[in-house]
Amino acid sequence: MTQQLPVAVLGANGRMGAEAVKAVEAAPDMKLVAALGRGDSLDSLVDAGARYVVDLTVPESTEENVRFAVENGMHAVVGTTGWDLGRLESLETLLAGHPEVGVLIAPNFALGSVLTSAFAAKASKYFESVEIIELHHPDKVDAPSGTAVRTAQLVAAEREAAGVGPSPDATTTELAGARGCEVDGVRVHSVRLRGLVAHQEVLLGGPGEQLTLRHDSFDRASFMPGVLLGVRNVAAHPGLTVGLDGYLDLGL
Ligand SMILES: NC(=O)C1=CN([C@@H]2O[C@H](COP(=O)(O)OP(=O)(O)OC[C@H]3O[C@@H](n4cnc5c(N)ncnc54)[C@H](OP(=O)(O)O)[C@@H]3O)[C@@H](O)[C@H]2O)C=CC1
Ligand SMILES: O=C(O)C1=N[C@H](C(=O)O)C[C@H](O)C1
Repeated sequence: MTQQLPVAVLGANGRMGAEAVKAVEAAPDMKLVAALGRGDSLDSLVDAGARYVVDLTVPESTEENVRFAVENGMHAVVGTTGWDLGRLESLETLLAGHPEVGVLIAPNFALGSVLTSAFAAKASKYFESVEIIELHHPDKVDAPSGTAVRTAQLVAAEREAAGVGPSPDATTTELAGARGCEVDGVRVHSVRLRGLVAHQEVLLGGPGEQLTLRHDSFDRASFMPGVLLGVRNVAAHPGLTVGLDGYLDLGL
């Protein structure tokens, strides 16, 4: 048997981290060498011989964790939200000095969600209007979701390339927040509801018709094949990759 990949999970006591610990332990080609929670020293990653770091922490912690991994030659697979343009640019600068290291920032590890975002982007240039609704469990600390931000960015880029203008909207008066927030000109609405896990709808409207693309993660198990796929592929993709679609052949 080929050597097992030595993997560390950060945020191991969290909802996603606990699931990732189980997934890595169950993967025959991986060995869980560290499982860190808040307050644990990152130096223990070096002592444990980690070569792959899975970060599922919180937006305040993730940048420091990933910088530590890169500076120590470890590949990083990151599901944590909060990677805005400034953080991504600074990570790319760091990676330029560590050309052998790969980092995957994956706003969503669920294949169906990745496909939803890709399909929505492709479809969006054919419709006058597009808005996004993301729906999550009420323990989520960030809004809008990283997935919705990514979807909006992909939609906006596709529409701009096709010369499609903004979605029409005659609103002149509103209560604050009634029209959601705007990401690259695309409206995003956030719902927080007990019982939900992670869900997204992209609404595309044209004269007399609507196309709705919806994805539901009913269980965090939905994210684990993507986490493992990320670990297995990150070393072969040095530098920064944003989105699991960077490792897939979607052919879109
Ligand atoms: N890409 C994807 O597919 C998915 C991404 N996510 C994202 O992943 C992140 C985690 O989500 P979730 O598991 O629900 O959140 P949780 O709050 O359940 O878990 C986060 C965990 O990270 C811990 N933590 C905080 N800082 C550190 C640190 N420096 N080192 C180690 N552990 C730390 C927290 O500890 P404490 O409790 O003490 O603060 C907590 O246990 C979020 O940003 C979420 O949006 C979630 C689902 C899917
Ligand atoms: O916090 C969550 O739960 C999730 N976070 C990610 C996001 O913000 O998009 C991924 C998924 O939606 C679940």
